[in-house]
Amino acid sequence: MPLKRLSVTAVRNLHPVTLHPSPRINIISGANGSGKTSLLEAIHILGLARSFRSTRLNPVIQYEQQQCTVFADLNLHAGAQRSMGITRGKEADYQIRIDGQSVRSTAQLAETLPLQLINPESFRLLEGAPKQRRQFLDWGVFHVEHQFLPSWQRLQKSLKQRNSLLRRGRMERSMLAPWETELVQMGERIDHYRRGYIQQLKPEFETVLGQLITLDELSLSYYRGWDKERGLAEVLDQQFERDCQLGHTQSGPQRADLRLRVRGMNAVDVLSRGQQKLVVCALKIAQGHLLKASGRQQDCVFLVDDLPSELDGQHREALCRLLEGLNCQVFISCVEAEQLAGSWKTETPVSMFHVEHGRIVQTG
Ligand SMILES: Nc1ncnc2c1ncn2[C@@H]1O[C@H](COP(=O)(O)OP(=O)(O)OP(=O)(O)O)[C@@H](O)[C@H]1O
Repeated sequence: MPLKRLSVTAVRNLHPVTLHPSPRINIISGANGSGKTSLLEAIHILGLARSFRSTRLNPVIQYEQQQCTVFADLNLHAGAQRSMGITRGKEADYQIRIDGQSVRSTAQLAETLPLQLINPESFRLLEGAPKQRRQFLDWGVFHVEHQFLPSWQRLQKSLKQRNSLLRRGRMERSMLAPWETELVQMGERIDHYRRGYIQQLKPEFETVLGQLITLDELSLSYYRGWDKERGLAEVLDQQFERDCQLGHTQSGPQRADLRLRVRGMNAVDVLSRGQQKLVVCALKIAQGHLLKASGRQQDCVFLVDDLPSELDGQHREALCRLLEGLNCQVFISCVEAEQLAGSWKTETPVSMFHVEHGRIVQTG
């Protein structure tokens, strides 16, 4: 679902701008510190109400300004259109509008504009904590399975209640029962959704990765967060005493993970940084393909910050071919436009933008 028109006001150093991006490939070039990443950040804020650079949004709001705004018109499949916008103030206040209506939930932004970010920090997907890989996995499940979000919210609530009772110390086991029933029901359901998604993701990932790099020994597997031989109710029962001592629930879908291994070893301990980057790109591109195949009205928009870094010419070309093959809208930043200019088929619509001291100009 491409952005047809994008307006950005008071985001970092960017001058107020309205762009008409290509529905396919958009190259954003400019010197260091010119504002390329800020443009990608603005799109990220539109889709998720948060930045990918800082946990707080205040640093994103332009100095001397009280709020920033990002607004876009979107083209859906079959000629339908949508509009969405977010204004975020310094007091952490925000207003979100979708199709002219005020909206309270940021999940609706995410649903309207599915985004995939590939940037130098994406490495953390392999080397970071399981939470990041769970978020990656749940991004996919959220976008293809409508019931995922309410189930996940119910799971979080029951988990929070169980943990807070566990922290209280001595109690009747029966006090936990209602929350455990809910936790087990939602936990098994979420595991079911995640497993179904992984079954689709695995072959897609292998196909995409094969087009980027040969890593025969790489395997992707899913750990659901508790023993695969036993039901969650049984595991909670058996771990009750220990959970009481720790004051939290040790096992469950909140412990799920994706495991990437090479010859049985952690991929992050074996692969080079460039190889890790390609693996992460393959995972994200595979998710883009699955979203497309799911028949949802929205396709994914890809934000690729600093694509050329750490990739040699051959792998850069291969990655560009895959991004092009997605048939999605892609925004790619790079210092020199020439680094990516020749990477596209002549029939692919490519728009070039150049950023200089926060001013964005379309150059082709
Ligand atoms: N709140 C703010 N208000 C105004 N300017 C800001 C604000 N926050 C950061 N800046 C400036 O905005 C610019 C943001 O640059 P950005 O990170 O988008 O650059 P870039 O083109 O991606 O650079 P690089 O190639 O080095 O990654 C920097 O010059 C930074 O100093």
